[in-house]
Amino acid sequence: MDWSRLFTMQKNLDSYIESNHNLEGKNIFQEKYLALLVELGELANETRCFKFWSNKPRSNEEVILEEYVDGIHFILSLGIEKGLIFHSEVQVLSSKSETEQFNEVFDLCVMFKNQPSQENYNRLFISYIQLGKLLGLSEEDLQNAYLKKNEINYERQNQGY
Ligand SMILES: O=c1ccn([C@H]2C[C@H](O)[C@@H](COP(=O)(O)OP(=O)(O)OP(=O)(O)O)O2)c(=O)[nH]1
Repeated sequence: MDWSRLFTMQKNLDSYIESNHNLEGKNIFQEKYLALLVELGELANETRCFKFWSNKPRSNEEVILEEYVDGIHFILSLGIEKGLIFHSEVQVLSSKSETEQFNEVFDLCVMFKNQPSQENYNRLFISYIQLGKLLGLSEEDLQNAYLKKNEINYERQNQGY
């Protein structure tokens, strides 16, 4: 997986959004952090993995993938804010349940916010990829869905979203 290509695309998109909203030079780490937590919550909601009280089925894979790539955008963007990058590594499959994996990602978000080191960034990134795998998303799915949403994000900016 060529994450460096996605980092470059994210950097360009972030700059475009910032200039469109007159945010150049402003520190928007806190906003992006909260945005990531919200996206994670939205993703968890679509999987319904924690809804032990309900029998309603989860959303289809396309919806889950769309929510998942919004999270990828903000994880890339938070790394860029801190001058960090993630390089592909051999991934270990998680033995956790989906719910446990979501909770691990939330924990690692908090750790990264409080101590934005390269090590904590790698741990967050790997945990999020593991979550994707648990949800049945391949790295190819992720890359293609990212490219699609990246383009939509430009279109939305151009439409005064
Ligand atoms: O600096 C930024 C700000 C936003 N985004 C992207 C990430 C994500 O892909 C999208 C925001 O999520 P979404 O499309 O769900 O936006 P929303 O405003 O929450 O959507 P809705 O109006 O449907 O609730 O914008 C970035 O990449 N960089």
